[in-house]
Amino acid sequence: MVPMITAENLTKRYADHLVVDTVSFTARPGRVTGFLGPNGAGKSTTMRMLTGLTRPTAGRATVLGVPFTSLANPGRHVGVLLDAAAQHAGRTGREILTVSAQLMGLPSRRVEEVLTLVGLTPAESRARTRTYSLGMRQRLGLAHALLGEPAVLVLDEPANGLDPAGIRWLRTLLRSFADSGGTVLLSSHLLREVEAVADDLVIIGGGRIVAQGAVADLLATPGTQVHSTDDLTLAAVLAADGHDVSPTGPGLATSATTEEVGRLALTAGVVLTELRPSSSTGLEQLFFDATAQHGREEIPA
Ligand SMILES: Nc1ncnc2c1ncn2[C@@H]1O[C@H](COP(=O)(O)OP(=O)(O)OP(=O)(O)O)[C@@H](O)[C@H]1O
Repeated sequence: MVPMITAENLTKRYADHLVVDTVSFTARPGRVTGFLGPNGAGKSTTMRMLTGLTRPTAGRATVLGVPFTSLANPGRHVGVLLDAAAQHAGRTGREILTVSAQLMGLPSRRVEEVLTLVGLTPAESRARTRTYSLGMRQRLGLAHALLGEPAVLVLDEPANGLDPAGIRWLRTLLRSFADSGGTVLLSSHLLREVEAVADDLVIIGGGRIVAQGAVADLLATPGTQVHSTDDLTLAAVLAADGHDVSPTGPGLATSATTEEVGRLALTAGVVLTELRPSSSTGLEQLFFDATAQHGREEIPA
């Protein structure tokens, strides 16, 4: 599949501070790509470079095959939410959307559609955005990103400030957007949310990519958890067949697959009482392992 977003050796330096360092990745249609990293890792700067707001010191970024700034009527192709607080405080939500709809050549009914989609009430849409809560600003920012019915969404911390119902709604929205062929690049600190919705991950620390790939591959832990009526014999036959084996309280953890364990147990005449693939590491553990060198010192309680 043709990648919809590409970063090729993207690099940004401010004075002597290398903020983004040769970052390369792709985000593909039909998939949600989670973009993770500790505070200050360079996520927002990367997203700003992808959307033409910050000029890279080196490297290249494309959206739909071209630099963002070369897109005619970009809002019809790419929905961007970078800073929900950066909305005109003196305008109402409806005014902001109406102006953008006119600039994009969209019918005014599209404003109503996105307001309904993001759950902003008619009264809220007629209030000036300076009176909005963070969650309402975020919903307006999402409405703005979705306005032009884009094929690509670039969203920096879109769940920030949303209430639990809003977070669940956003997850469903992003999933169905990707399932209908859209491309989503999503940064977030909510690891559970990312784990629930992302298909691919890009993790950065200190401006560099520290892990990337499909969530299923990154979180898969090969191996098997097994318990039998004779774990000593089973451990011996597993080890003799070249597999790693370690005791785990009751039972054994081994690098062998469930099928390999089953076959060896059968040959050895050992009765299995439990046999299952090892559980996944979980995104939180992967995140901390990948970014260990780049995290902040733990703050003493
Ligand atoms: N315009 C700028 N001038 C100088 N330094 C900058 C500028 N913009 C960002 N930085 C620095 O670049 C680094 C990365 O910032 P960035 O906002 O991209 O990180 P982030 O991963 O989005 O962080 P967070 O999770 O806190 O939002 C930070 O150290 C920040 O201070």
